[in-house]
Amino acid sequence: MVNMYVDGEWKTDTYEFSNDDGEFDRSETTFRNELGTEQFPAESGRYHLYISRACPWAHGAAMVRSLMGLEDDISMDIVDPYRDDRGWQFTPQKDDCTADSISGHDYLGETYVAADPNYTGRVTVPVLWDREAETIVNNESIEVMRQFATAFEGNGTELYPEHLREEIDEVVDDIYDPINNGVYRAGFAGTQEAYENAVADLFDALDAYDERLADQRYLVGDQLTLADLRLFATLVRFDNVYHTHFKCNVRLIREYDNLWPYVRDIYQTPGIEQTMNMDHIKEHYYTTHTDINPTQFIGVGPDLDFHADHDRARLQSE
Ligand SMILES: N[C@@H](CCC(=O)N[C@@H](CS)C(=O)NCC(=O)O)C(=O)O
Repeated sequence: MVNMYVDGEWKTDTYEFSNDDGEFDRSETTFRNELGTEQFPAESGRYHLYISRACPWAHGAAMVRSLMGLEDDISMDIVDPYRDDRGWQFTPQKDDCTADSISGHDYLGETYVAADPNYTGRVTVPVLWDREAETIVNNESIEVMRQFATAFEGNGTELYPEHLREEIDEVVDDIYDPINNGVYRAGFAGTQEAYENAVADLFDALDAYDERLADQRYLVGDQLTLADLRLFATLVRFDNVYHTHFKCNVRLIREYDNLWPYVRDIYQTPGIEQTMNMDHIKEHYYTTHTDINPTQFIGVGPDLDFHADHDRARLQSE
């Protein structure tokens, strides 16, 4: 069962995660407006981002905000990593969690029905809120990432440069199904076959990307881009969570010759580490998905050294 709104009413008994073939189905997000338009001009101080530090999709938006130095332009709140059957919640008493500084809500769901009283859909992060229009601009992570990267100038960091856009989009698309969503397809599969198919796709793609990163520092061009942030968000959670909790256990990322130094390289990029909270990541997955981890015990290991030397600058020509 999943929890979601139907016509503005919160339901806790809606439908299963998987379709008739036992495959995990991720529903489409519904708020798909664009920043930098007449309706939603890119004004400093106008927009607000809601994230969970646990969520890889929201992490992408938080990383773009941080790398571009947009903290003063776009404010941000952080939900409790544990999601109960009322959905994402604000618990400012908990470490690295905040209150809802916009509306003082207890649950993020209230923000969705404030934007649309008849809202039907899940309450997901990230959410980009417009203070002026009092509505949700967008809740689809890749769009929020692209819009931050293009609508705001920030400190000048270019994460989605025009000449690389096509290739970045291709890689983002290519990694979505087998890797970013692939770990969820494995973890929430409803049949053994669907699980095994997801794991096969996942490790085929990881092997291919490990090879691609053998002689280039980043995925596209010679610079860090949105494509790297998408891949990183999944890889950095992998050994601590997906390997065990989602049974993606053919290999660990730290066993890959190139993916593991690549993760450390991005982790050590100025602006990234402050977006990380491994305690939130572990607490969220192991305690929230009680259908796949009924004891809610949080896996202890492994203790990864994200600060170890990565020796990847040699792969960059600039
Ligand atoms: N397609 C969305 C997916 C976001 C998403 O599913 N976020 C998860 C957390 S990792 C969530 O909020 N799930 C709550 C739910 O589905 O009830 C995006 O990329 O922004």
